[in-house]
Amino acid sequence: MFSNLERRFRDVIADINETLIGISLDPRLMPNSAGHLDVAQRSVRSCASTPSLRSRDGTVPPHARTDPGGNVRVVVRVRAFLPREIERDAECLIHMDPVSQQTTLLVPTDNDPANARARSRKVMEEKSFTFDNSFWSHDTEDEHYATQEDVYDSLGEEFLDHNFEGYHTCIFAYGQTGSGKSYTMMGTPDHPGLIPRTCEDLFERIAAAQEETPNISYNVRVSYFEVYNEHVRDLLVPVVPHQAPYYLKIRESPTEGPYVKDLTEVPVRSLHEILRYMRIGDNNRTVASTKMNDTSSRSHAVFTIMLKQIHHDLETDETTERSSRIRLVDLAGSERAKSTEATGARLREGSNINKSLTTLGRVIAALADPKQQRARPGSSAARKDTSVVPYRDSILTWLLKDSLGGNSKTAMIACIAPSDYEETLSTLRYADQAKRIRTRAVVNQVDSISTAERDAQIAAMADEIRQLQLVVGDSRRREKDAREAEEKLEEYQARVRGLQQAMEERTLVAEGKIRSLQTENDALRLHLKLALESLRNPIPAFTIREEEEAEGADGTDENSGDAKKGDGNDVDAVHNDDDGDDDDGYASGGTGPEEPPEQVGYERHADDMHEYMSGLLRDLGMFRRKIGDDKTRFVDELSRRRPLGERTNII
Ligand SMILES: Nc1ncnc2c1ncn2[C@@H]1O[C@H](COP(=O)(O)OP(=O)(O)OP(=O)(O)O)[C@@H](O)[C@H]1O
Repeated sequence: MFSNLERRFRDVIADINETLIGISLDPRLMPNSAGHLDVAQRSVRSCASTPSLRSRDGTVPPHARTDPGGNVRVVVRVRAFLPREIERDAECLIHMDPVSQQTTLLVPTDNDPANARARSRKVMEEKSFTFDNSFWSHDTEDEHYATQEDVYDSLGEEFLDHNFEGYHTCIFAYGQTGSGKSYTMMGTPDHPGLIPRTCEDLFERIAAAQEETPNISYNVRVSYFEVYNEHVRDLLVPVVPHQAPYYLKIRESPTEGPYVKDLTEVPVRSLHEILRYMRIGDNNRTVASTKMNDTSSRSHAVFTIMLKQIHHDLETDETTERSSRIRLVDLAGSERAKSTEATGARLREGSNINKSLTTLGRVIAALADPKQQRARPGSSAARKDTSVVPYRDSILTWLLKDSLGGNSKTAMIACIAPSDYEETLSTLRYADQAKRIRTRAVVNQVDSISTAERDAQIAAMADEIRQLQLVVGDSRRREKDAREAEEKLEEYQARVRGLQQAMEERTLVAEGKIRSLQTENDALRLHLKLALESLRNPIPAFTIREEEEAEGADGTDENSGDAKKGDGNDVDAVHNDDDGDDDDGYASGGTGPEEPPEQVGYERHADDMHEYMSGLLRDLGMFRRKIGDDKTRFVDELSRRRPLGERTNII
């Protein structure tokens, strides 16, 4: 939620920026720049549809054609022989008529190995196709030779006119590998192609328009991406060596159609800047050497220029915004694995390239279908028919959906090699089918607004900014509070864990103590039991006397009877001892001559036992108290550690 707010916040700021640019161009609001405009200047209306400079000069080149309505414009260009073709003495199979713009594919007459496959498979025949333009770039010596400039003048310039009118445009180069697509689109430093020429013309027109009137401002942004192995890669993001490339996702907007999410769009203010970004992208593009082309493009590259024109009309106090998109696509070339002798990564690239080009072919075929043409946008027929156009079957066609069958003026440059019958025929058939596609380009213009409305918009936006700032501030505060509370909670939890651990340790110690006291108690009980046993059944103490008795003395039964009697009262005797009465003579320990020696021995023994037992009882009492105390303390402690509701009053 927080990031959404920030994004909205940034969008509003961007909107305000643009509005402020508009204000700065408003001569009434910026008197320094416009305060001294004369009436003639003030009456100049929008030059957003400024036609190309060349057209105004009246120097329209012979290749230029009138706008063929809503159809995709299709041109063909044949390149010169390459050194390897000259080496094998290849034959040129292309003939172009500069008047009718017809291209004819001738049947090969020689034994050129490049056409061996075609010869073995089918009957070859001459084929002719008519296109909007047929560019003869095979022989520089020929008077009809089409230079890079000629191609731009007859196609690029007109498409740039459409952009200034507010239409989206798309020009894509199609053809087999090594047929001249990159040369036509990008060119070389000495022979710049369609893309650098479009950029140059764009900034020339902007400069001319701004000289003409200060009421108009331009905003130009560019993006450059490639579709490689069915992945989209941003070419304006530097490639990090030894790191997996970062691929972008495709999303679809209800108004703009499919687009690349998070694609870098850089604002550019001059030709120098735009060419710098173009070079950065070119250097990042995936290119490899194959048998058919030393610098073969292994990806489809899409260079996009976004042009926004903001014009303020002094007479009507209205502001007009026109946005257009110029899409320039250099497709990877179709290739036969056998011809390129590709293996490994190159082979995989080749099969992906062929897959997307096959899908492009199916899309073109579906769009060229007359049923498709009859379906009007929004009608049930349209809904039914558009569902069969397989745009989504490849990333390339998905991204070009709008350019191929939507809101765009589109041109296809079919590039052909001069000596490859089969591949050239396939390209020419593609191109022929593409001619039948109709697009529905519309001017992308935002409704005019007056200064008062714009002021109201600014006030509303400022208000929204204030509210968003409050919300953002509030969210930040709440986030901080939540973080602090979380930290406190963690601290408490750590403390509780410590206390629990200490309690467990103490419990263990207390349990050990109880166990040892119980053992001691048991031992004492046993001791006491034994002592009592020995009192009840005393072991005869004097063996000599017994021997004497055995020799004949009588009355021993009496003594032993006394002893037995005493035995029955031993506990009482012990208790009587406790009262400290010494009169019974036992405690005195006296050894008067009147007492018989066995009596004296017995009394002494009883005294010792009495004393011993007293000691035991004292110890026992003391241990009992101690156990009682420990138990009370332990129970109290346990009770204290429990929550109040759970405490018990066990004593
Ligand atoms: N009209 C032309 N005039 C002179 N040379 C050309 C022309 N067209 C192409 N070439 C040369 O042909 C070779 C192959 O051209 P390019 O790289 O443009 O082919 P491609 O169709 O883009 O190939 P791939 O699909 O493999 O990328 C290059 O050396 C290029 O300079």
